[in-house]
Parts: sequence; structure tokens; C-alpha cells
Amino acid sequence: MAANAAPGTGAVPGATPAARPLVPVAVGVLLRPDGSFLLASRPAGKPYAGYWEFPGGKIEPGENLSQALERELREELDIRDLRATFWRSCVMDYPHARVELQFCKVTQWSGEVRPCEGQAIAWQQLPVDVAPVLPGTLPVLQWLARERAHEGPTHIT
Ligand SMILES: Nc1nc2c([nH]c(=O)n2[C@H]2C[C@H](O)[C@@H](COP(=O)(O)OP(=O)(O)OP(=O)(O)O)O2)c(=O)[nH]1
Repeated sequence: MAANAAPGTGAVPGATPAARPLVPVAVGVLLRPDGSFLLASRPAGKPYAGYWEFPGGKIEPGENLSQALERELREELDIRDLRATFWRSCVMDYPHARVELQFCKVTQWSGEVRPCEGQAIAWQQLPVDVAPVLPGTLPVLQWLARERAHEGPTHIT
């Protein structure tokens, strides 16, 4: 323990608290040829249940991004053989976890998209007309809006 640590805590007075662990998350932005993209509602029992997000989930130990994405989309939507490319990432600091969201564009897959976990799904265009949208989903709507020169709101509030 550092010489000036508060007794019994291991904390150094005035020091910045250690950052919480960063949980990596694989997320798929499924895109159809008409530009529509898929959102799904978070199932009951999870933090932010009922909020709309892009499909995906935590990367498990030993998995890389594409393996995690393939597994999550198979479990959640019953699709496989993805054509997916990494797009962008961002960090979100929630009360329940600090997550690094790794967004991939998914332009091809095999199988029919089918919600397997009791979630609602909706193919969307900008502005998104389902609500509420998960905070960590909003940056993606901004990126899509910029790419598409979409002006005005990206979602209803
Ligand atoms: N899938 C997904 N997760 C997102 C998005 N935006 C965002 O902030 N998140 C956050 C919410 C969660 O804190 C985390 C995903 O974790 P999760 O709990 O849904 O993952 P999981 O499916 O592996 O769940 P579990 O097995 O632990 O129950 O990422 C998004 O657009 N899609």
C-alpha cells in the first residue's frame, strides 16, 4: 500500500479513483438494401428493459468481435453467416456498467430475421419512430444521419 494511503482502504487521498472495468460489446447494425436498419427492444429483466437498441451483446472471454457478433445475432435473431465489417466504437458509462460498444455494419446474412428472446423488432429509417431509444444507440443514429445527409431529429423523444 502507498505510504500515504488512507488506513484500511488502499486509497490514496486526492488520487483519481480507478476507472471501472470496460466491458466490450459487439453490436450489429443490420442494413437492408433500401437503407432500413433493425432495432430491437431490450428484454424484460435486463437494465433498460423496453429501450430500443441495435442487436448484440457482451463479447465473452476468448471470443473476438466477429465471433461474438455471429453468436449474439444467432441467439437473438436466428441469423448466421454474417457479412459484417467493423464501423465505429464508443464508450458509455452507465450506472450498471461501463461498456465499449463496437458497432459493425451487417449487410448480408443467411436465414430470416426472427426475434428469439421475446424482444420486439422494427426495421427503421431516420427519424426512428420507436421509443425510448437506449442512450448508447443515439451516437449511431447521428453517424447514420451524417452519412445520409439527414437533417432534423434522428428519433422521437
Ligand atoms: N446490444 C446493444 N447494447 C447496447 C447498445 N447501446 C448500449 O449502450 N448498449 C449497452 C447496454 C448493455 O449495457 C450492454 C450490452 O449488454 P447486454 O446485457 O445487453 O448483453 P448480453 O446480451 O450479453 O446480456 P447478458 O447475457 O449479460 O444478459 O451494452 C446497443 O445499441 N446494442
